[in-house]
Amino acid sequence: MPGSSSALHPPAGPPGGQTPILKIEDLHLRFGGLAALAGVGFEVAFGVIQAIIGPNGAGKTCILNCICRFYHPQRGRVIFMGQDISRLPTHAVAGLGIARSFQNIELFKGMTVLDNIKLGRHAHLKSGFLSGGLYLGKARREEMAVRAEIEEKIIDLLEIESIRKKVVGALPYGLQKRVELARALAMKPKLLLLDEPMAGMNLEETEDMARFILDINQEWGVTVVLIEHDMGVVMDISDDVVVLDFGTKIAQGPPAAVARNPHVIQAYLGADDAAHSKLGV
Ligand SMILES: Nc1ncnc2c1ncn2[C@@H]1O[C@H](COP(=O)(O)OP(=O)(O)OP(=O)(O)O)[C@@H](O)[C@H]1O
Repeated sequence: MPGSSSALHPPAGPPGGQTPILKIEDLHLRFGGLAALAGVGFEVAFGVIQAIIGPNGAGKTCILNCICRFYHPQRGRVIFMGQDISRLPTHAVAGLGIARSFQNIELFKGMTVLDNIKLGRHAHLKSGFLSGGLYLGKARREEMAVRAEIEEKIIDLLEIESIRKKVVGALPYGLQKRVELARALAMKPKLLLLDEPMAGMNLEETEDMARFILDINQEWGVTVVLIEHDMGVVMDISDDVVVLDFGTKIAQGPPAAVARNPHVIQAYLGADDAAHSKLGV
């Protein structure tokens, strides 16, 4: 929906100048003797799909957890739209417009698709939970507007109209992942953090998910940070790739350049034929 001025469609560009939407500065995160992050730093430009790749245990999810403030790094900063968010509580980070999905689905399995999506939207309602729960005045109008927004935009975009009243736990895995994405979108994010959104999906589900991520990015102007092991997807849809290994950044650049980088081939997959074919080089 290019050109729409809906609140669901934040501007793709920065508020002024070339400030990146996200700056990760010198993050250090230790668990006992293990250095999960050992001085990671990179920038994410407004409006891009930024991939983060690397072998198992490289520190990818730890970075998302530091951004969302689930983890508290011993050193370093996270700057979002020019603001240092390194000391904010988790809910305040969400309120600024950072939403995420998880490696393992984190939905309310006994609730319907629509109710799960609405829970994401509550972070942005101006009226409190109590009045909202009683459906009074302004709260009710807001709730109705929210419903219309959700139904017309998110459900439509993610093609989940036919399952909106279904209980989430009864849905196939691929659809649950889609609902999780819908709930994250309901927060009206400026920045969407996706942790392996294609994990466990078949080819068709993977292609659908890739298309949805592209639509969210290109039509709605949402900047996306994507952790993904499926190299085909990473090469196809990302604008820029950060490569981690042992908690440090070993490369960053356009997908094709990163895929040819000998350090990446060596460190990420091992310098064998399988690595070359997996990276498409
Ligand atoms: N809460 C924790 N307590 C202890 N160690 C942790 C914790 N969270 C992460 N780690 C460790 O930090 C390292 C980096 O973990 P992380 O989950 O960021 O890796 P990853 O790159 O996302 O890996 P994968 O691709 O397997 O998901 C791993 O060795 C992991 O075991």
